[in-house]
Amino acid sequence: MKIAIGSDHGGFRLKKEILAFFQAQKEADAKLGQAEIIDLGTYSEASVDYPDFGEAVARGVAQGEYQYGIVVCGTGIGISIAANKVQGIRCALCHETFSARMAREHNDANILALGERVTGPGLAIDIVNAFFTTEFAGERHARRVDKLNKIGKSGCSC
Ligand SMILES: O=C(CO)[C@H](O)[C@H](O)COP(=O)(O)O
Repeated sequence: MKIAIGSDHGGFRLKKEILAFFQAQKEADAKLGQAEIIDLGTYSEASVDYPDFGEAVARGVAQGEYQYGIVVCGTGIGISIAANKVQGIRCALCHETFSARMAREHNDANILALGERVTGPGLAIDIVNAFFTTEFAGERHARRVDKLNKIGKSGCSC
């Protein structure tokens, strides 16, 4: 499983924590350690613009280069808005683990958004863990996700 991760300066430190979490999983030979994490930046705390990183992660996921993405900014709001503008992206901004599980189980979310200035690193890692260890439940949810995917594709779906 390939996971792209991107942040602006407001999410840079939390992105580093998440990268360290996946590295620790690898060293522990845990299941999540099998994930390949691709860091699309930003690579310093210098001020940058979150739409650039949200779009880069989202386009890679939408094109199938990566199966999932993680995006982080100060609040998680701007970068999730950017990601959700790309067709085929279902980016979920999560502040607790229940939403992270539901984002996968019910919404088949393919990108997780986090806010470094909102969510502390311990909880953020629990959220990442919940998101990436939950499978999509399908069935009635598949019908709804299909409808989500049709929105904006070729004019109005109503
Ligand atoms: O959260 C964000 C977008 O939703 C950004 O990280 C935030 O707006 C950056 O602010 P500043 O340039 O003042 O550090």
